[in-house]
Amino acid sequence: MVSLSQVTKRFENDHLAVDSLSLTVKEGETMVLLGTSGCGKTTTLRMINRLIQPDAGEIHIHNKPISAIPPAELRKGIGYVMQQPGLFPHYTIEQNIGIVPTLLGWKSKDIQQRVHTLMNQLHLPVANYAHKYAHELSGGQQQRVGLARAMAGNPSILLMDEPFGALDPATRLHVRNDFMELEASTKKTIIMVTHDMEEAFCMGNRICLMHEGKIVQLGTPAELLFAPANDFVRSFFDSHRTLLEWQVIPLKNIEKWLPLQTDNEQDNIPVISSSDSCWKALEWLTQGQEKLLIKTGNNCCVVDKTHIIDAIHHFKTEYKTTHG
Ligand SMILES: Nc1ncnc2c1ncn2[C@@H]1O[C@H](COP(=O)(O)OP(=O)(O)OP(=O)(O)O)[C@@H](O)[C@H]1O
Repeated sequence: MVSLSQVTKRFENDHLAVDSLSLTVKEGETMVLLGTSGCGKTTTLRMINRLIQPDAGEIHIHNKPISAIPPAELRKGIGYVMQQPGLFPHYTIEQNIGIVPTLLGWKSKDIQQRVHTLMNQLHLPVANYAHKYAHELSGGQQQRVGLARAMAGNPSILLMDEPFGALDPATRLHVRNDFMELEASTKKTIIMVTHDMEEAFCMGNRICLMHEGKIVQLGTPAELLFAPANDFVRSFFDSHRTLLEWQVIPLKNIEKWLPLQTDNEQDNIPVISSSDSCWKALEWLTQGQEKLLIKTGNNCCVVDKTHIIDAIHHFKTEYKTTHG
């Protein structure tokens, strides 16, 4: 668990970068810091591993104040991933990934095993990459090494600052998906900064939307979209609203407004799971597929585009009534 209590940072130029910020990130949770440029996201992240010293307030990790932990000690237990992985050019890939376990004094056999496991999980085959150097790798491969390096010491906390921001869209999606698959089995506590709303909504259990050093709203993606705290929050997501709404709602949440039937045998209609998002269903239904079969326990429903869009409308109305 990471908690910030009234943390404030004012830089020498008297600029108030972070203004009395309080938040708690639960064990195993991914918290995304999102917001306007210069709102204090990176400063917040850097205060958590003592790269920047707050002027006021306190940060606790696992209920211990970080001011009581020497920075070098603290950082051994926190993985840090940046937009540019900053690999050591004269170290091989294997040595780069093994840096933290080495500092932690692991046995060389254990370091090698850990490094090789991570390389394979992040699709960097050991035989091809272990002895290469950073300049011999693509940007996406270097970022995979950066992710492996951050996870190598098995930290319970990961801080990620625009970790996929330097990659082209296709590579970004691949690296992100591979990271999410790997992370799902380890369930680390993650605090991540991103400018990408789709990424924030896809990865964040909760999102902390910031402006001018303060939290404007902290909540689940659905809360921010369907129960915005104010006009700032509402308009912040407007440019991507439809995409985000469709991604955030799983089909099972709109089931009660869909035409249910008990006959499960519907030939030639592709099946989609009720845990998939409305976005996934609508992607199919706007690309030539007329109908889809959604399996829901013992029942099923055959739906077209209009069914889904109408049901989303009902869901939003009900959400506003119950959470508004
Ligand atoms: N070392 C510094 N000295 C002076 N001002 C700083 C320093 N670092 C950051 N700032 C200022 O503090 C504010 C917050 O910076 P920060 O990098 O935390 O914002 P951010 O939300 O991460 O921004 P972006 O999304 O643009 O990366 C900005 O106005 C920035 O100019």
